[in-house]
Amino acid sequence: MSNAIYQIMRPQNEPVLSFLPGSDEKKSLKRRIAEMKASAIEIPLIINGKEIRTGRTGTCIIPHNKSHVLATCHMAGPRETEIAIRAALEAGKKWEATPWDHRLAVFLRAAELISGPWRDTLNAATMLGQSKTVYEADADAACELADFFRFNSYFVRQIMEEQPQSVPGVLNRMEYRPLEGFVFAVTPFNFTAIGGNLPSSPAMAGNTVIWKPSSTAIYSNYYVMKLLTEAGLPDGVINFVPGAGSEVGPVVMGHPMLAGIHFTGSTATFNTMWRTVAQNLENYRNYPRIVGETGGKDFLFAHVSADTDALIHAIISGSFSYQGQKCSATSRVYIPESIWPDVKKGLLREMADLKTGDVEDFTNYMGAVIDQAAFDSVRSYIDFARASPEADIIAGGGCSDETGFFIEPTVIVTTDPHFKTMQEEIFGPVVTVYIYKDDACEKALELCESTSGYALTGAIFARDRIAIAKIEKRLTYSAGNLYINDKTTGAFVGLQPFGGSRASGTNEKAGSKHNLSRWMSPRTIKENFSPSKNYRLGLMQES
Ligand SMILES: NC(=O)c1ccc[n+]([C@@H]2O[C@H](COP(=O)([O-])OP(=O)(O)OC[C@H]3O[C@@H](n4cnc5c(N)ncnc54)[C@H](O)[C@@H]3O)[C@@H](O)[C@H]2O)c1
Ligand SMILES: N[C@@H](CCC=O)C(=O)O
Repeated sequence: MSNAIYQIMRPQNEPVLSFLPGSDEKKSLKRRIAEMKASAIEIPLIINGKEIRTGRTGTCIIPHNKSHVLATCHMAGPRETEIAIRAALEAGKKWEATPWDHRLAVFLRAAELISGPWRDTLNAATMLGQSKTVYEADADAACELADFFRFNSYFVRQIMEEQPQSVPGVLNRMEYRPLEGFVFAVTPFNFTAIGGNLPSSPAMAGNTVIWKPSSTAIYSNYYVMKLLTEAGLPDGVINFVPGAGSEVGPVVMGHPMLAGIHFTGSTATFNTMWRTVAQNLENYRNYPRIVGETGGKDFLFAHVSADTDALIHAIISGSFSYQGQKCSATSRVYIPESIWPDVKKGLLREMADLKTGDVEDFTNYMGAVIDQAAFDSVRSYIDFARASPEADIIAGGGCSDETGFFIEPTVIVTTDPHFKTMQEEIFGPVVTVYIYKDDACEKALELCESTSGYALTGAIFARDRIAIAKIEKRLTYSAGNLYINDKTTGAFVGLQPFGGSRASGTNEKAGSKHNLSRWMSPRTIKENFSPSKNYRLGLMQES
């Protein structure tokens, strides 16, 4: 067996395909969508590589065509969760002993399968099950997921290389052990790539995982699980355990061998989980590592020197792509009075062309929101604004859940900088604008900095360099990802490491070394080649 020091080259980001009319990729994807729609599937739990059917089932539907059932999915209860934990702990023994290059090879192969034969399946599943347009689906389920697998492999290799200094007569080494126990990966509905990343990054570091996907993303997430199996992931390394958080969560978080939580989702859910861990603290063998990326109330701050055309584009794409269901979605906008008339005119002009509907029509810019609960929640914010004397809905506002959960892209203008829709995460295609007096930029910055408890993404639009520098400084703690003259969404793995602080999470930056290092428990080993035989050596001599 060779003991060479293996390299993994820094990867390139997977390019998004164009899906132009008549292109091969468009024809092939359309065929796969038709096939997948034609036959509903049954989704089991996958524990230790075995399919388990509990008989307690839910359904996966198409959000933009809600009567269409894509799948029946089996749901785990406490019993299956316990079985999954045992399987993860047992599989951990072999996985930990597997050389890191072989572990990473599984995920590097998975990335190749995504770029190739699995691309259509993951894209079709994401379009149908999560109502993503083709561009959003390919950027997520194909490109970002492949990027996570490739970049994380590269980062694990980089970490392995970080070794302490040795001195003459002493060899110092750092061994990167996985955590002692298992990791709980809890994933959100809105990104297939996040579904794949949260269980796989701890697994790359040698951990075994219980993966609880979101109930509204089980369809695409199941295919990610199947992909990993095809890529050669050994049984029990990642255990696919769909189920209600209230059924699965307490069993997992009550287990003494819980070693870490890798979470992405709402702030409220994360807080509940953190509290549960705190209550169980005395029971754990180790302090569980808790990594959570949560909600956002992402801002766009325009200076009077902003390029208004770029600003209009950024508001539309930041607020409405994927129906505003991105943690990074632009949700509150601060605009100086003198440029607002131009911005308003441009917004209304461009939004007149935005089409919402079935994502199988590639000319639609938006699909439906994820489910009835999301629809009801977003509509309640629009109704609140409609009834308020402090707000004016200048575009959109229409909602229909007749065939699917459709909400028009909506722009609210408010006179109250603390208006409810300026403060709370809505997670739908709704953006609120507050117009400030040109000579009150300082005051507006203070509002931007302090209005929301979140600090995930933000954008500054300005051409005046002095102003850019000043605003960037003033908003130091307002966003973990800050954009200058760009939209608040669409971070690339390896290029703009992603995550926020305050109520937006623990900011370990998904798809970065910082995140990977959380799934490792380093052991420092010092070996002395000529151990001392005289303990008195260190004593001072009496004069
Ligand atoms: N910061 C980021 O990187 C990022 C990325 C994507 C989404 N998000 C956030 O995620 C949210 C949207 O996703 P969502 O609606 O799926 O979030 P959610 O909080 O409703 O659900 C997230 C996951 O937690 C599970 N869950 C719920 N209660 C649980 C419990 N008690 N124990 C264990 N698991 C439990 C859910 O079943 C789901 O799998 C938004 O707030 C968004 O901002 C953040
Ligand atoms: N990383 C994504 C957002 C993920 C949250 O939903 C972006 O940068 O838009």
